[in-house]
Amino acid sequence: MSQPILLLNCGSSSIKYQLLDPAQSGPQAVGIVQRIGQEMSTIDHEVGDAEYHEDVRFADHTEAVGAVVRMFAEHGPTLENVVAVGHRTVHGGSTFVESTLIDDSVVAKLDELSDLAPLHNPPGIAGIRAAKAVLPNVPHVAVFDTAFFATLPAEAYTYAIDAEVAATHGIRKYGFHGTSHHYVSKKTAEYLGRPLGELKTIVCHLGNGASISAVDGGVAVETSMGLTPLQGLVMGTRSGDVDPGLPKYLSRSAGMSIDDVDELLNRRSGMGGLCGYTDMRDIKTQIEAGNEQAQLALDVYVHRLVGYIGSYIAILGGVDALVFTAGVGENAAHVRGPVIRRLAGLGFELDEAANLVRSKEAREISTPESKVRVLVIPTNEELEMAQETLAIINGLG
Ligand SMILES: Nc1ncnc2c1ncn2[C@@H]1O[C@H](COP(=O)(O)OP(=O)(O)O)[C@@H](O)[C@H]1O
Ligand SMILES: CC(=O)OP(=O)(O)O
Ligand SMILES: [Mg+2]
Repeated sequence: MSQPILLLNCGSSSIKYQLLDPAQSGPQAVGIVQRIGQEMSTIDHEVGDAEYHEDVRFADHTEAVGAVVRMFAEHGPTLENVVAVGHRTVHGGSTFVESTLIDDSVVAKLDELSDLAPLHNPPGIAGIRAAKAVLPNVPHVAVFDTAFFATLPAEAYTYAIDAEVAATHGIRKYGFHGTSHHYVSKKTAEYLGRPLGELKTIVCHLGNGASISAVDGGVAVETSMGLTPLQGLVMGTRSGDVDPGLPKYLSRSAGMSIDDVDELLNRRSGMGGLCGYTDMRDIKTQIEAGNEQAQLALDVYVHRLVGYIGSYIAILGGVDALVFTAGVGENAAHVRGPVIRRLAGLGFELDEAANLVRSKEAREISTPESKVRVLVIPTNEELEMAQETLAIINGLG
């Protein structure tokens, strides 16, 4: 009998979801709610070849989960047989280093961690509460973005600040998107037909949020996101790395409060701050129309990414595969292209035609002569979450 698991991936403004049985190939349903909290939201629900779309406003994640449940009721499949619900949970802090059965005390601890992931933990908690209300009699499991990075070596996760302050307040690099980095690094080994244990891989997870990881023999050794998901690469609305002196300078010169600075760096920076567009599709259109600010924004994005890749090659002592994943990484040839071309001095060679191919399959975009294999591997956080969820419920006895 089928044992479907419902997976909820609550992002800052979206919910991705799947109904799947890890023992069967392919999900029974997939869907996405987008633009939650904005003037108009959308929901897309797919069951086999049938696709259902609605434009409805969802004020918050609680309403959005309600709509997901309604889509299942109206278009199927039934949620009656669901054996568990897996929730993507962004910040586990030092409290949660592996997937965990959710009870009230877990929700309370996640709430305490909300300051560290203000765009992510509150929607995640709203998703958990709404899903528990609808499916109260099955186990709910939290799968953490931070878990894969619990293995970072101390020299990578330690910030060079007063050690006592750091210890008292749990200040260290945690890393995020770990479910994706973990899944994609395993898929890379499968794709190359080589043992994971002997591969050095750099994974670029480029979505609305973006992060890069260095994975040595399947173990994460470095990543670009830090104490919060603000550090590192240039993102849709987030700045990534800036001079740590910036908050004080803005406070003195612009009279900004600490909350103003936080809002600036998390929501009004990145590609949106640089050129007014956060979506790489729009940025491409703007560049083609001659928008110089959009071109500069892309140049900054690429420059930062190239710098991280070079750094991670040094940290790993070489690299076998560079892998692109998530919305931008899987789809934006105009981002991958300039990145790989700039790495020519390190022996990377782009197959220009392969880079332009659009596909949902794992593929190679480097030439046979390239010293490093460059791959595009679609992520599947929900499948990885389902396996984690299954492991926890099997352990419940
Ligand atoms: N066809 C495409 N071409 C270029 N960029 C794309 C395309 N499709 C999606 N994207 C990019 O992917 C981003 C979303 O990626 P995704 O991994 O879904 O992010 P998140 O999970 O953070 O919401 C969008 O902001 C958009 O910039
Ligand atoms: C952690 C994070 O940045 O997630 P997302 O890319 O979904 O915003
Ligand atoms: Mg994502």
